[in-house]
Amino acid sequence: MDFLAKLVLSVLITPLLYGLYLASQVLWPYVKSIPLRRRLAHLPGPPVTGWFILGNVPDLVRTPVHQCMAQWTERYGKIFKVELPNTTAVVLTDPEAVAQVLKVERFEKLTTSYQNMEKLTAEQQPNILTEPLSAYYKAVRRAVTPAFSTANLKRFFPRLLDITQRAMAGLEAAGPAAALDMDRLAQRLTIDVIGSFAFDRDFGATTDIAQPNEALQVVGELMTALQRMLNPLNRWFWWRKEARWLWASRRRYDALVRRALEDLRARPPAEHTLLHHLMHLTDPDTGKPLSARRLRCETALFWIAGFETTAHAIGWTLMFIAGSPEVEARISSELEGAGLLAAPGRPEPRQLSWGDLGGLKYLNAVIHESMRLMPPASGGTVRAVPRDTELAGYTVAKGAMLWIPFYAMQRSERVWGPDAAEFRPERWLSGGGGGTAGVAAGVGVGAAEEDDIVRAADAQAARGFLPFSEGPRSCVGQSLALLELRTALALLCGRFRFRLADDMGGVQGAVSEARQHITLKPGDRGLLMHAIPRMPP
Ligand code: HEM
Repeated sequence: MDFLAKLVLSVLITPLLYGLYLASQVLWPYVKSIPLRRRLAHLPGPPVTGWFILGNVPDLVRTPVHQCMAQWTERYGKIFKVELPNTTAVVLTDPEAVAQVLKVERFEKLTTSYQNMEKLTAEQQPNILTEPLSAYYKAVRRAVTPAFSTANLKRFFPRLLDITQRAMAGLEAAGPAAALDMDRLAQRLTIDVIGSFAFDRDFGATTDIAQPNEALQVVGELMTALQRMLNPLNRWFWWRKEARWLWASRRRYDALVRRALEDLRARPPAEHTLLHHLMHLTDPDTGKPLSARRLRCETALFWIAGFETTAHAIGWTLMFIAGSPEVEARISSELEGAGLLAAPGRPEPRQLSWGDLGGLKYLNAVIHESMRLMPPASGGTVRAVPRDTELAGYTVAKGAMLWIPFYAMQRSERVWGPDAAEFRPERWLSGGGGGTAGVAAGVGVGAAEEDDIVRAADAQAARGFLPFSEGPRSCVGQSLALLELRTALALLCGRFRFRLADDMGGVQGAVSEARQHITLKPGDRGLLMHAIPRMPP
């Protein structure tokens, strides 16, 4: 056969072989999962209405995933099954059974569910979020924990005040007439917080809030890429425009991380930074400091773990405050009582101090209630069932994928009572009704008094409130996140009144646009609000 004939043949055969490969990628996992599906057949769950191989995916595409899971939780109960192309997922929202899985029996994370995260952030390597409970994982977790200690956060607090005040100066300059996306402003804030907390560097995202910012742009695009990666077409057909964009954004993110690390090698970060702790970690697998590759993977992960999560938590909380004059009035009077409210004709309010944070009980209850209704990690966590296990009255077969969706659990009427969908911060305060008074003890604690936070988390977990998950794989950055939330909201609410832009359709409108895209984020236009200075210039 001459060269031309071979070329023509291979041009014809290659797509055919690739087509067969793709078919096997879909069919083989389905066939392999049939015995497990049979063992889970006794569980209730939504019927499969489309092609059998797609399972319930069409429902999850038609209705935003978080809403779909919440509706199914109400309809099918605290444990039910959802058919997926490669497996049957068992969805669990019963607080007691969830505690059994996460805290008592400590089921391992299902590592396959983090594959995309590893592909896009970690050069196919596991990192602190995706690694099973190995010696390496434990060493990383142990090494970074001191960075989130009370002592370290207290040291960081003045820097956090500076960053927040810089963002507020931008708000003031924009004026009350401008409808600004407050979620985007919060993203600028969290980029600069990570820059300072992790790298000891100023990324300048809050320097001028009207200007584009590279770190903000690149990290934001990476989050979008992670979401697009869920579409298998982008994984299989790499020549598609969207797939090419996805890999380009991954390259841009990689370059950003490399540059930040090179800079740190030239000018080592201060002792209190996250990167200092990572750079001084001995890798138990090699007995040497982390390799450049592992350092990149961990850095890349921390950057995205603390970015949108915290920003959306700030954004959603501001939305609830802006949408409710009563809530806003109670926060104002609490701040006024503490001497932290700006008002015309009065002297400048005093500077917020570390000690103030624990005393702002109502504001802290507002933050809790916002994170209950709009948890940034709405999709929750995914675990592998290691042996046949009794959960919420059903036997769940070994090998099943266990999905614990926080949004659905935290809105469940079964757990929270008939007013579950209402924004009611009082439920977190003693005497606030709703049977949550036991939780109140944990709400008003100091911003980052570690023991109190752990105690509070325990009490809340018993009620099915898990925005940071629980057990050994709970969020290592939660003390920093709570500190950011409390500081930002106390300062913002002390200086401004917030009003949702008219065309947002109120809180209902903004919430209905939310999408679970890795995190629970606002719709494309963000959270448009007017920030009205309390003290006119
Ligand atoms: C409001 C803000 C935040 C929320 C709601 C949140 C939520 C969570 C949740 C639910 C998990 C468990 C994920 C899973 O099981 O797969 C988690 C893990 C993690 N978070 Fe956060 N997080 C926030 C902020 C942060 C911050 C600020 C950082 C650090 C800068 C951070 C770093 C991490 C890391 C490293 C893990 C993995 C921990 C491990 O597996 O040992 N998070 N987070």
